[in-house]
Amino acid sequence: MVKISSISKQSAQKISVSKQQIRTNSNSNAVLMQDGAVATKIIPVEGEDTSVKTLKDGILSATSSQESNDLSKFDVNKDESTVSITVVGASGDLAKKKIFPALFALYYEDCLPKHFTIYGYARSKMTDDELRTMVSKTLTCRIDKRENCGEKMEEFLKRCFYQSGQYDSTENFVELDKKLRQHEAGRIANRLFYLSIPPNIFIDAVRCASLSASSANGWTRVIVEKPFGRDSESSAALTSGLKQYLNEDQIFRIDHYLGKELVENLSVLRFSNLIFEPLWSRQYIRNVQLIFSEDFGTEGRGGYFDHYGIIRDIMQNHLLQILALFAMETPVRLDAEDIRNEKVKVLRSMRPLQLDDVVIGQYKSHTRGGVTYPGYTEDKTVPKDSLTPTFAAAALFIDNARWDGVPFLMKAGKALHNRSAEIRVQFRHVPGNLYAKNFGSNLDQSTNELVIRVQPDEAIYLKINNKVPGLGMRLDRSTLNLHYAARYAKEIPDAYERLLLDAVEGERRLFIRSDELDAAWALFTPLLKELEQKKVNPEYYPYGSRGPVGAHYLAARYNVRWGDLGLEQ
Ligand SMILES: NC(=O)C1=CN([C@@H]2O[C@H](COP(=O)(O)OP(=O)(O)OC[C@H]3O[C@@H](n4cnc5c(N)ncnc54)[C@H](OP(=O)(O)O)[C@@H]3O)[C@@H](O)[C@H]2O)C=CC1
Ligand SMILES: O=C1O[C@H](COP(=O)(O)O)[C@@H](O)[C@H](O)[C@H]1O
Repeated sequence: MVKISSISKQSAQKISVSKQQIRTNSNSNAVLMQDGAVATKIIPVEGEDTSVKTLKDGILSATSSQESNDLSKFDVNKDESTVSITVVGASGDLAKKKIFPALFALYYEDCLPKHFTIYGYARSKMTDDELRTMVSKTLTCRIDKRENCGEKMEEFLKRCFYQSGQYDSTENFVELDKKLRQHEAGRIANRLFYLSIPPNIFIDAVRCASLSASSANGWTRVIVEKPFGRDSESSAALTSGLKQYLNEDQIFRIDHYLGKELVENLSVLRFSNLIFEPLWSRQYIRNVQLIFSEDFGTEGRGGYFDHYGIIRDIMQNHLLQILALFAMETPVRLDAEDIRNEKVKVLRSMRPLQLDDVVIGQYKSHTRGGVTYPGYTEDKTVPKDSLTPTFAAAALFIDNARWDGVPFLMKAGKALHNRSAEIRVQFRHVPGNLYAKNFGSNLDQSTNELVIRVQPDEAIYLKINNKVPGLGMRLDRSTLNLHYAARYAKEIPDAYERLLLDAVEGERRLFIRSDELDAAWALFTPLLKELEQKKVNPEYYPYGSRGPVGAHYLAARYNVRWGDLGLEQ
C-alpha cells in the first residue's frame, strides 16, 4: 500500500498536478511489465473506473489524509518505486551525443534503480525501434570494462521507448503519462524530465509536463539545460515561468562543468589537504586564471551561438561556477544548501565588471597547410555583420577579505589553437628568497603555479623550484604531477553521468540554485548591455591561433602573464 507520506521530502510541500492526475482505481488489471522486471504486477488501466480528483489551482497538499487514503487503493508494494526518465527533445543533438550515452553508462555501472524506464519525447515521428536504432549509434562501453557490452546495450535499449508529441500540447503529454503509468505499474512513480530543447519552449514543455504528466505519488523533477536566459531580465522571467509549475526543489539547472571530475575535486583538494587551504587567499595567491579554449568554431551551432556569444555561452556559467567553487569559504557541511550558500556569497561579493577590463574577439578565416578554415561570419546561420564575440578575456575581482585585490582572469574562446579547460593558480614570490639570484631578474619564473587541468588529459600539477642534481647549485622549475591516466586505471565518467545520477538521487549540490543564477546574471548583464549598446567591435584573430593580443595587454595591466602561453605549461 502506498501512503502519501511516502513521497519524497522535496515534493512534500506542494505538488503541481492536473485535474486528471490524482486518480484512484480499484479495478486493476494484470499486465505484462515492460521495464524488464517481474511480469506480474497489477496496474490500473486507463479508461476504467477512474475517479478524478479536482484540486484547487492544480496544487495538491501532499499531507492531506484524504489524498493519502485515495492513493492507498493502489495495490503495490510500498517499498518498490520506479523512475521514469523522459528526454524531452530526444531527437536532438544533445540527447544523442550526451544524454542517452550517459544513461547507458549509468545502467552499465548498475547505478540506475532496479525499476526504470526511459522515454524519448519529441515532435519527430519515430517508433520505439527507430529511437533504439538512433540511440544505439552513440552508445559506447567503458574502455576498461568491455565485458557483456553488447548484451548490456540490448538490455538497456529494451528499456527505452518513444512518444511523439508537441511541446505545448497537454493532450500529447497525457498520452505520455498513460504510457509512463503502464510501465510504472502502480509502484511509487518518480519522474524525471530532461528538457533538451531550445529555451524558447522550456516553459511550454514544463507547463504540459507538470499539468499532464507529473507523478501522482512520487517526486517529479525537471532538468533544465542552459541557456537560462540571456540577461537578468530574461533569466528572471524564465525562473518565474518555471516556478508557476514547479517548486525550486524540483528544478535542476544543469551546468555540465560542475559534473566534471576535476571541478568536483576542487573542494576535496582544498578542504582535505592541509597544504592548500592555508595558502588559499590574497596573502599567498597572486592571481587565478580560468581558461577555456576550443580548437573548433561554432560549426553547426552558429544560429544558437550568435544570439548568445562566448560570454554567455561559457563565462557567465561554466567559468563563473568554477570561480565560485574555487573562491568560496569553507561550507558548514557538504550539503547542497551549505555549498550553494557559500558560492552565492562569492558571486554577490564580485566587483561590477568594467568594459575596460574586458577584451572581445571574433575568429576570421585562416588557411594552414593548404586547408582553409572558415571565419565565424562565413557560417550561413550567422549574419555577415555580426559582432558577436567568439573570444573574450576579462579581469574580475572579489571584494571580500580573502580575495581583496587578487585578479581572477578569465579567458574563453572558440577556434583557438587547442582544446582545453584549466584553472591556474599563480602564487606570490617567496619573500627574501635566498635563491633569488639563481632566477636572474625575472622572479616570476620562480613562483609556484598550481594547475588543475580539467580537460583533456586530466591532471593536477604543481610547479616547484628544485635543485638540479649535481655538485653545483643550479635550480630549475620541475613539476609534481598527478596525471590521472597514469594514477587511476578507471575511465573518468562523463559529466552528464554524474549529473543525471545526482538528479535521480535528488542530490542538488552540483545544480544551480535560482539566487546563484541571479547573482551570475547581475554580474554580467550590465557589461553585456554596454557591449551591445556601444556595438563594440571584436578584435579579429585567425582560426586556430592563440586569440587576440588584447588579452595579453589586459593581463599585463594586472601584472599577470597567461600561464597557458609559456614554453613549459
Ligand atoms: N548540443 C549541445 O552540445 C549543447 C546543448 N545545450 C542546450 O541543450 C538544449 C538542447 O540542445 P540540442 O540538442 O543541441 O538542440 P536541438 O536544436 O538539436 O533541439 C533539440 C530538439 O528540439 C526540437 N526543436 C528544435 N528546434 C525547435 C523549435 N524551434 N521548436 C520546437 N522544437 C524544436 C527538435 O526536435 P523535434 O523537431 O523532433 O521536436 C530537436 O531535435 C538546448 O537548450 C541547448 O542550448 C547545452 C549545452 C551543449
Ligand atoms: O556548454 C557548452 O559547452 C561546450 C563545451 O563543453 P565540453 O564539455 O565539450 O568542454 C561548448 O562547446 C558549447 O559551446 C557550450 O554551449
